[in-house]
Amino acid sequence: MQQDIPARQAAATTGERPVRTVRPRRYLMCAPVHFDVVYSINPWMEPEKPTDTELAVAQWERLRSLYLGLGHQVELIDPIPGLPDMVFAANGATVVDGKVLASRFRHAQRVDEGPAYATWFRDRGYEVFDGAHINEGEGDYLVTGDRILAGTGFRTDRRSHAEAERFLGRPVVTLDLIDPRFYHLDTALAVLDHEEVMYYPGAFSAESRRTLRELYPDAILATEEDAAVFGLNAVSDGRHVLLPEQASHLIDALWSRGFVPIGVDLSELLKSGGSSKCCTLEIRDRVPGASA
Ligand SMILES: CN(C)C(=N)NCCC[C@H](N)C(=O)O
Repeated sequence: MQQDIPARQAAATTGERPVRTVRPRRYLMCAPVHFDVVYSINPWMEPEKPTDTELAVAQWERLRSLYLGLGHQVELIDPIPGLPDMVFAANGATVVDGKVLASRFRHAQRVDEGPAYATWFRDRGYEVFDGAHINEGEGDYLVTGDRILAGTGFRTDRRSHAEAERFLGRPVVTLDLIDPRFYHLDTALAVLDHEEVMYYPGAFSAESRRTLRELYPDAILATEEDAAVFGLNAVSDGRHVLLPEQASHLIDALWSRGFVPIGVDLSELLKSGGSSKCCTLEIRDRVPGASA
């Protein structure tokens, strides 16, 4: 598969595919120096299986270097001992137009991460809102051009969706997740560009599948195999899409739409049920005089 990539890349630049442009991003990440799987709060986590923290750090460093190499900014939050899942920065908050919706975690093991991320933003002068209901940040809130797609069913409480809509000032579309393997929205759907997404239909209720078909009739549909290797836990900057290298069908589909997929290996973090997107919180600052 690796040898095919230059050929596909050449095809992508000469064919009828849309020209994709990068929008530089600012990300927040947390090094997995305390990473381990010592409890189980999703079907991927098996505490009896060994983990390799050094390898987790090396894989995470590679992801960070890729972002920097693509011209994005990466901020860091200090990892806290005793919070092994803190590497999954996407769960730490939701940031839209410089406003920060603080996360409130469902499981006791992760509860202290919410205030840690909120403090990082408060210390830097951001307006931070503590909602009354459970929400796991960008794990369940995915921001598109005009709206916010919001997952519920396993982690984020649907009552949080109304709070997010009020505080963040964008319409929120509720989507019901039904497969415990895809317990956060960002394991089942990825935003590729303003109004372009890819998703695995089997992760959603019939009604949510209808909603997605209406909103995104041209979406890339993932196979179960792609979803099962966390292919939808992807990060797009509008042109490059970072995703697990095993997601071969999605990689082909992305090339054919003019994107440049970049395969990453985060096998250690997958043992806790996370991949690229989980490690990456986008800081969407207010852009003066522009709609985001
Ligand atoms: C998509 N995102 C942000 C995630 N899926 N995050 C990974 C969380 C993993 C953690 N063990 C948990 O179960 O909460």
